Amino acid sequence: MSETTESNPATQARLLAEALPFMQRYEGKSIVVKYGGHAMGDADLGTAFAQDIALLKQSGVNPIVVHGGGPQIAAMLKKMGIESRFEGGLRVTDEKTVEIVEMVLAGSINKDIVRMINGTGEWAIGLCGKDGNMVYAEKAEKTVIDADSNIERVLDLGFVGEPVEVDRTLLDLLAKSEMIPVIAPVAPGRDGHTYNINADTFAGAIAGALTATRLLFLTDVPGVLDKQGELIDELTVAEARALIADGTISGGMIPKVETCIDAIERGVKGVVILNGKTPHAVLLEIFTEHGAGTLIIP
Ligand SMILES: Nc1ncnc2c1ncn2[C@@H]1O[C@H](COP(=O)(O)OP(=O)(O)O)[C@@H](O)[C@H]1O
Ligand SMILES: CC(=O)N[C@@H](CCC(=O)OP(=O)(O)O)C(=O)O
Repeated sequence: MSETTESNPATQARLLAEALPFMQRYEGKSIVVKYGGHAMGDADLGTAFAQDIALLKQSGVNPIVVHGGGPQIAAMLKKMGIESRFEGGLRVTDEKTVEIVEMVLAGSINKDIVRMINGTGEWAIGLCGKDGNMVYAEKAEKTVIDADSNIERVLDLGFVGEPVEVDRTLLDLLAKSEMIPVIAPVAPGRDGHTYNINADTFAGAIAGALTATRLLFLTDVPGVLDKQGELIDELTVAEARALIADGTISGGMIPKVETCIDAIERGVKGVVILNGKTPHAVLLEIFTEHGAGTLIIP
């Protein structure tokens, strides 16, 4: 918001009047916001994100933040001299790597987001899947088709997990309180190991367990783009599947859209992919008529 807007009571009143019906629509509803590592920009962008989450809470919405931190993990692994590689969009995670992943995700990034939200005057609490028995994971079982031989290959990704049990007890308690949960995508297995979970997958599992009204994915593109590079405002599950099949959706957007489809099939009312690099992207999406990214609906 510019200084002129902030200091102009008439503009403020108009903006509030426009936002009011949306505030009423989402009152008491859960909105899961996945804050990707690429969407975390400079301090101003972080402050704008924290203000948006705080405003959701103040409007009677139940916001739940699930964050990533892929680039930040990569930087720390590099500093420690640990090599890192991806297979099928997931970080191959050995014993040393999972230690760093937990330190970066559930440690520094998580607490930084908590600090930013607390800085608005609201109350945030930093968690991971381990807290309150929230999420249990199992070792991820992934296969890929080898492009040259066309033979299916099983990937051993080490301590990469899939969320298999989500217990909403703690989140239900927090929803009734002043606290905004900020969750890192790390979870224990029943086997006693700690697992690294892709943050999109983790957010989808949380949104599914809460049958959230909205699941927002903040990334570094405006949303799903068509073959001409134009933003697609709205997609049904069937249309999204067709775009994956014809190659319009590729790379990191494939697991993201697949998570969207999975979340919708588990009862999430609508999923939005939007650009987290736009200041106040969350408010623009939730509290304006046209939204800001691609809405995926059943
Ligand atoms: N049709 C598409 N529309 C938008 N982005 C796409 C599309 N196909 C592939 N992509 C790629 O997907 C990327 C987003 O996925 P990813 O990098 O995994 O996001 P994040 O790190 O935020 O989770 C975009 O930066 C873009 O390069
Ligand atoms: C298994 C796996 O790949 N885990 C991810 C977890 C973080 C993440 O997903 O962060 P972004 O949302 O910023 O990409 C990783 O290690 O990078």
